[in-house]
Amino acid sequence: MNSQTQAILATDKRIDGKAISAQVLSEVAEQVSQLQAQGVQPCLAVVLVGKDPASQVYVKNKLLRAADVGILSVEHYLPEHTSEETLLSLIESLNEDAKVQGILVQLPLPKGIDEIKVLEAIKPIKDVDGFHSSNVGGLSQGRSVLQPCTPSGCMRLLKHVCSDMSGMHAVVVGRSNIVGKPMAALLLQANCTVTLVHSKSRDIQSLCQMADILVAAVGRPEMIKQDWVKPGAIVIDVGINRVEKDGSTRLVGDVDYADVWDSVEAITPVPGGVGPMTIAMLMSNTVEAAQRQHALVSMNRVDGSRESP
Ligand SMILES: Nc1nc(=O)c2c([nH]1)NC[C@@H]1CN(c3ccc(C(=O)N[C@@H](CCC(=O)O)C(=O)O)cc3)C=[N+]21
Repeated sequence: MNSQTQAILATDKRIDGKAISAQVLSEVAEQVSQLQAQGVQPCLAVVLVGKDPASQVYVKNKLLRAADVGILSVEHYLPEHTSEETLLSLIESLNEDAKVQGILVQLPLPKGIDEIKVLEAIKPIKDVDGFHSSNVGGLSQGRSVLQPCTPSGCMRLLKHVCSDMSGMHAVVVGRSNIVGKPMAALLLQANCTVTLVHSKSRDIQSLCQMADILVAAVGRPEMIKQDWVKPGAIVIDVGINRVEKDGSTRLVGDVDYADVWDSVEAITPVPGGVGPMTIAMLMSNTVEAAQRQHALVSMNRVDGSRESP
């Protein structure tokens, strides 16, 4: 941990996702320069189907961050009524394109397109979202694979306030494939005792009260209040909820930030917590994908030269 990080921690129990993501992005920029020096230009393909306004904002932010760190991006905007077949053939061509090392299909996809089928079509080594079953399986086995961006961003934030999570009780609220389940897998890998809480769980409040580390990823505005949180807990708020208040829209998490503030040891704000980390980890995954593909190509070259006369 460097002195800048320690300064962030010393001054505040607010875990500053913006500052920590900036640190990740500067590491990524360094790795990009190293790849460029080896003749590799990392490139991320972003596919957006339809005109969902929130998705458009997210995609724009991803492209901006990519440019910041020297990652090239190619955008593919497809109309709302694109057929599954058209989308699959675009993915096929991106799979075959050696200049593209990362493929991201923005979710959710319009109705009528089979999300799983689309995600499974992406080559696992280019799957910078970590959603392909081969990467999901690898994660649960503890193999070194591309990991989903939001959970790996949360782990990075946790490591800033807690270098050793071993034996801690982590409670994850929400069991989605993109956050809750992979988050539980990563916490387990970090030797936490993990409880995965969901809509059918009984007495969610008491389960939350047991948490040394509480991760909220349910999408219910300010659901978690002070009397849900054990004093001294570390709270990671993955929720991003737009709520109307006094005629304007505000962004709030799944945790009532002001209410729990006095009890917690550390907490991520919304905005400025997990959100910026998700994008930073996407850039980190793109570089990792590029490094892996470069290593594979170099290995094949070595093999090839052995076979040539
Ligand atoms: N294939 C795929 N991969 C994704 O990673 C993916 C996706 N689809 N679909 C949508 C969700 C959502 N997501 C966010 C990324 C950054 C912020 C972010 O930077 N949030 C800012 C606030 C931005 C705002 O004002 O809305 C913050 O929390 O500070 C939020 C949400 C990635 N997603």
